[in-house]
Amino acid sequence: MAVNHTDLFPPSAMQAIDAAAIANGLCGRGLMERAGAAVAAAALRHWPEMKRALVLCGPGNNGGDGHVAARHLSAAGVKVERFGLAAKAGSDAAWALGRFPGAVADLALCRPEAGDLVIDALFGAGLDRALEGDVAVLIERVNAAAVPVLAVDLPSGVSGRTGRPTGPCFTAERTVTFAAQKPGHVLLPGRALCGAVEVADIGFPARMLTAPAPVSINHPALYLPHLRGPDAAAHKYSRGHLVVFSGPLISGGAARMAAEAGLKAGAGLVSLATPPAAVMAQAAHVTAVMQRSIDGLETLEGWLDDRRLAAFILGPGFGADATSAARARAYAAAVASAGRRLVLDADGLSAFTGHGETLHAIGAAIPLVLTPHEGEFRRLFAPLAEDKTLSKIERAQAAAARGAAIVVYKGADTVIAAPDGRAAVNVDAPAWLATAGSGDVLAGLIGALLVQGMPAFEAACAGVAMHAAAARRHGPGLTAEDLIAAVRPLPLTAA
Ligand SMILES: NC(=O)C1=CN([C@@H]2O[C@H](COP(=O)(O)OP(=O)(O)OC[C@H]3O[C@@H](n4cnc5c(N)ncnc54)[C@H](O)[C@@H]3O)[C@@H](O)[C@H]2O)[C@H](O)CC1
Ligand SMILES: [K+]
Repeated sequence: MAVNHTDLFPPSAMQAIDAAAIANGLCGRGLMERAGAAVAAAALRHWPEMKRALVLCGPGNNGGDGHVAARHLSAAGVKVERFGLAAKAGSDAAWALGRFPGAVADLALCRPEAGDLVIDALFGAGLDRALEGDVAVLIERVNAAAVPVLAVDLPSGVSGRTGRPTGPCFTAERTVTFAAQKPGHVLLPGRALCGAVEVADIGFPARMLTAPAPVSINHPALYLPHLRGPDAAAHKYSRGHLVVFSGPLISGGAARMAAEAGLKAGAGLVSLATPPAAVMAQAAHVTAVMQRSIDGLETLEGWLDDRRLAAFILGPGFGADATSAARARAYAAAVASAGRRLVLDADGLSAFTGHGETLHAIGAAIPLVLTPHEGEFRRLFAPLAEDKTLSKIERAQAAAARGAAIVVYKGADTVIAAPDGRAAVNVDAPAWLATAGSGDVLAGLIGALLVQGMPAFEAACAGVAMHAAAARRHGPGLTAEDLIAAVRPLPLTAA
């Protein structure tokens, strides 16, 4: 018996596991029995004072879980009323109803009142279109009544694959799902619509709970095995030299924040590569961060002969005008020709709008990390961003393949994806991390991990985790400067 705490299973994969388990002799009704019992236990644990449980049961197995939960709650002395849609004759749901015969009223008759708990067992993994008619009306009524909703598997109306509502949907206070989380539990807005998610063990053996694709929550086992901490004989060069390209006089702060974050995250040395006109301004600010005046491509190429320069960050405050964009592309190409690692962020990403092939060529040549937020992703990967059928994970995976790069698709549900299909969703970033300069800090953290020799996907996952941990450690009211001060090197201690 097991729960998979880290991998994400799309509903289709979960249904396949369900079918395989039954084909291997596991009893489908036993799975349903344990699922329903887990729902009832959660209801009793979290709403011990409920006056009534209104259990809404759909026509499929999600509804079957609801009938089992209703039976257990009734046996525990809770006043239970069921509303729903008829289960197909001979189905497991019909069997579950048969074990607890009694009235199942029409959905249109359901009138939630204060003190009620609504258990939403209408649709789960089988949801395949927008909810309408009586169900849609009831959802409106329940949401307006502001009574708590406990969702079975997923709030009805939310896609388990994308986390997006297909139409009207419940907003749950809690969700009990089974065996493992689905992408819809962690991608927004699904994560918010699910409320607190509990994963119940319903009896699958661990060997059956292997994910069909390497898609998971962003968790330390993804990147800690790739961490090479400084050994006793370490010196600053062996810990890696990170370079951050500075923008012009007016916007040098962004690069500085990336540089300072890089130093804090364990890069041995960090240098700003600064245009001559901005050198004095930067010099007035930086102390441990070093500087190199770079007046153009030729100077950069000369400096690249220094093999100790391990990774570069290009984009924070770099400049978005056509001249700066052309310079960004030329500098990125030079870094790629020299075989170094590169993080493209902000203006460094926008510079490649309409230059997808060049970007792909750079990604094919070197370890490349792209860190777009929603707007930058739209500009860089226009047709993908518009494809409403894809989940954020699928969009990030497709973008990674197109750019031959690691894509960090930022947001409150940041997705990190690799061209080979690996993907991780970060689930623990606090809302106050959304502050000016936060992205510059993230680029610095990833750059620092790249210079320390971590492979690009793992460096991106670890950087995103360090970023969120620093924000949690500081708490609300965070500025980007505070965020840098709160960064701790890996392995992360409790935030
Ligand atoms: N392995 C597990 O995790 C287990 C999960 N269980 C529960 O089973 C459901 C999935 O059951 P399934 O029968 O496949 O799907 P649903 O109950 O969600 O619904 C299927 C049913 O609904 C119709 N339908 C779909 N969308 C709509 C719509 N918008 N409007 C109207 N009707 C719709 C569809 O055609 C089908 O007829 C999973 O979520 C768990 O709760 C097991 O109990 C234990 C093992
Ligand atoms: K549901």
